[in-house]
Amino acid sequence: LLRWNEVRYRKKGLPLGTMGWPVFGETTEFLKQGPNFMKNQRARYGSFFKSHILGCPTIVSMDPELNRYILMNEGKGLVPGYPQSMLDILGKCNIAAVHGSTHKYMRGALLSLISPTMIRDQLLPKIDEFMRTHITNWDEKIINIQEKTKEMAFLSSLKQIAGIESGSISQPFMTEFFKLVLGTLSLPIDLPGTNYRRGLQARKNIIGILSQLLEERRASKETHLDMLGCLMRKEENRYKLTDEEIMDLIITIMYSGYETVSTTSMMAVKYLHDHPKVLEELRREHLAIRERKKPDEPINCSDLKSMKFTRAVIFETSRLATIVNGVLRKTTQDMELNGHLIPKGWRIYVYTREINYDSFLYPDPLTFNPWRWLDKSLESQSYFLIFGGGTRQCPGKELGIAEISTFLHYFVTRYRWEEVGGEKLMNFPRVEAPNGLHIRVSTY
Ligand code: HEM
Repeated sequence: LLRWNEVRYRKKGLPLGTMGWPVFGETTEFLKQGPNFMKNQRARYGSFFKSHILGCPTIVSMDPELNRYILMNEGKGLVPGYPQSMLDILGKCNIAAVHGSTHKYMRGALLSLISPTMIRDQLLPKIDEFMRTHITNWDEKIINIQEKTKEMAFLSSLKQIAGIESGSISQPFMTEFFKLVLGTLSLPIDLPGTNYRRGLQARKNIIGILSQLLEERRASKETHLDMLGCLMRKEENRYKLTDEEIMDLIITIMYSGYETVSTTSMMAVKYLHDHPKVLEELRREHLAIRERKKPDEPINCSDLKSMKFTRAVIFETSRLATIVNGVLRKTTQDMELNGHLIPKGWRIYVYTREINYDSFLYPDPLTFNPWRWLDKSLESQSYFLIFGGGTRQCPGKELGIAEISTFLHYFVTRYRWEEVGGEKLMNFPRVEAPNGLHIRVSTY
């Protein structure tokens, strides 16, 4: 019985590896040992091995060349393979659930909302206004920076999407959104009291809020300069999405930019605290921008462009903390990959974590050294997968960087801070501070 998984998934041509226990596979080892589990398996079986994790037979690929190949070849049957709970809760038109021409269309609609022109004319002014107010009155207080960056990521995107300021509907919306996020990361067991059930309910409530917003806007006939406004102006927008598609796209935008932006911001605060020389250099960059401006003048695109060191801090934070461990794909047909036969329906974990600590690409890889990114070629080298690659490369990269940079701008020019200390920080499977990350803030 204990060998059940080995027998069930035995097939000629599969890569080496172990399939673990019946039902659970190697999920416990994977979650408990984290990156070490992956490294041990790689030492035994090479950079392309089989396993059974999170309920699915899975191929783990840690080979940089192969990872690129997988990401570039969705058309050959290597489509996104995110868990069922995520697909159920994010909706059937969400970007990870659609392939081929539908994906192209939905992605096009999204790109039209976050193009460089949109960032310059509509989004950056909203982000700037939001950040200014979000981080006021923090001085002489102890704040939980994890909580604050989470609220920031959500509320800032809500403002860009629907012009909604903090207050009134944003609070209940945020509560529902946090339940939705938890649900997407749970086992799809639809029983009362489970995170999955709560997530599904949260989705229903969010769809309720969004439908009402659509209805109100149609009734009022007012023009709104925000993402929802663009999607609703069908005469001008070449992407004519149905209401269902609009709502799933909105949920996609909120969801994709939430944990990535909030965690990167939190970890940047942590690393800057631990590396005073880096903070000094970063502050210099931002104070120079402030000097060129009137006190209340917002950040514009040319300021953003001039934030070279800030960009480097953001990349170095994403690399060292490994905010994204990898991406998931699944096979839509039996296929040959790297000389092996992979059956239809298997999951492929494109595990990119280890490349972040490759001492050839990043000398002295465990050191927080943003200066390494000032050489632009590092950002464009082909194994740079912090924002994914191929047809699904992150469309929100520049928007995310704009949000984090604006946050850092106001944070380092207004405040100094020290950690309260002694708090646990987990780095796997997600980067998080289970009890929060508290800092004592004072005026700079
Ligand atoms: C520091 C911030 C961010 C990081 C590190 C990041 C990372 C990633 C990665 C690794 C992927 C690839 C997923 C895959 O291949 O399956 C991705 C895709 C995506 N990201 Fe981001 N992201 C960030 C910010 C954002 C923001 C702000 C948005 C908001 C618009 C966004 C929207 C998306 C979307 C919609 C996709 C799916 C694209 C597709 O399937 O075609 N991301 N992101």
